Amino acid sequence: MTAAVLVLENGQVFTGAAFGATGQTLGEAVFCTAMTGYQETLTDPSYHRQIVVATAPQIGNTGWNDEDGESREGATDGTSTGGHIWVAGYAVRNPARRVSNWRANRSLDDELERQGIVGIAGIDTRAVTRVLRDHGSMRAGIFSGDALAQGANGPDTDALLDRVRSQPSMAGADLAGEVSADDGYVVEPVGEHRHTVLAVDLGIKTNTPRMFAQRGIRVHVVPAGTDLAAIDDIAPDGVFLSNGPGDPATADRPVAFAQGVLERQIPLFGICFGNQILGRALGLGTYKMRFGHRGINIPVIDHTTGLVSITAQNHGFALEGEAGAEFDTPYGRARVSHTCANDGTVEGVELLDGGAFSVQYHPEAAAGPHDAAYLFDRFLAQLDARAAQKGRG
Ligand SMILES: NC(=O)CC[C@H](N)C(=O)O
Repeated sequence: MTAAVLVLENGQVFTGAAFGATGQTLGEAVFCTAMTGYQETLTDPSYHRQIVVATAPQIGNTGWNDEDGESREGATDGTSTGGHIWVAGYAVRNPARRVSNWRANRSLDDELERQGIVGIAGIDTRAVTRVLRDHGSMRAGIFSGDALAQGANGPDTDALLDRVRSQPSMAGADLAGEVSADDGYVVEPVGEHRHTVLAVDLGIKTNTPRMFAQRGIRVHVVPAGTDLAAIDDIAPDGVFLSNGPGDPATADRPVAFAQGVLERQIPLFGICFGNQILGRALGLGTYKMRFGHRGINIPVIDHTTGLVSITAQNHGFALEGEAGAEFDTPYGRARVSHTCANDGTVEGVELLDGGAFSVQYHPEAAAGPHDAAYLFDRFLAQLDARAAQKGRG
């Protein structure tokens, strides 16, 4: 067993065993309460630069398969499928000793190692979570092997703490460009082609274009820095703003893009980072949450219907606003359409005329509950309505 430590910015140190690759990794420590779906979590580009701490005590039971990755690239050696792992590090309590799933073709430990992802096992992740819950998500590092500098009396934690504190904070981090595809690509519709959507890849998850494609939508995925000229080139029927890592306060360029889309009255839909961008485009501010929402059973109230959906979430920032609050924007009247039933956080915004809407959670549900899948149908209905208005469809 190779020793490993998780060092938190506040000086707390948790000692366990190396898991996955050995070495050093730095990132923001965040906790995730999902009990399943670790492959989707680890490959979600929104987790870029974050060390994920799993509250579920046993992780790895279903191994690693070729299908469930949420990012397009494989491992850097080009041989892997199942998605590029974006998390900076992974902290678990009790890794499954044996993989048990018919789709698995390797273990989680092996895949972490193959992709060079430094992890730690054998620590009390619920104790870590209580620290993060009380003091907020914070900068952290995992160190093992040569990176675990040995002083006279064991690891030199002061030196490790210096490294942890030398990294930039997640507040103010502009990361979408680091995870976005370099070149655009097209995902073809399943069955008859009904509409074309331009999707801005700020860290898009694989399942999202798939959900559009299943509804007869051709998706032109374009890189994060794309400007409005793409609208003239592709002439999409609708625009989608994806999820993505980093601080939405830095996303001035996507916000200006969204405002251009709103001016052109093209139907607009956004998820997570995309919700923060639409909210900013409509004039709302954003803030960093204490510890965020990461899990797959977070209740959200829809203020149009009063219905509650159980949702998958992964965000550390949020829009400012109150449940149901209406406000004027240059694009028409808007409102806070959804809030979190646990703590009142804004979970969705919309233009009252239905032309643009977005949610902070993940209707693509990978992994997670399917309660919110109807939002893709709502966007499709918006595209149908706009096509009918234009005299076709
Ligand atoms: N999943 C996401 O799109 C996350 C959005 C943003 N980076 C946040 O942490 O709030």
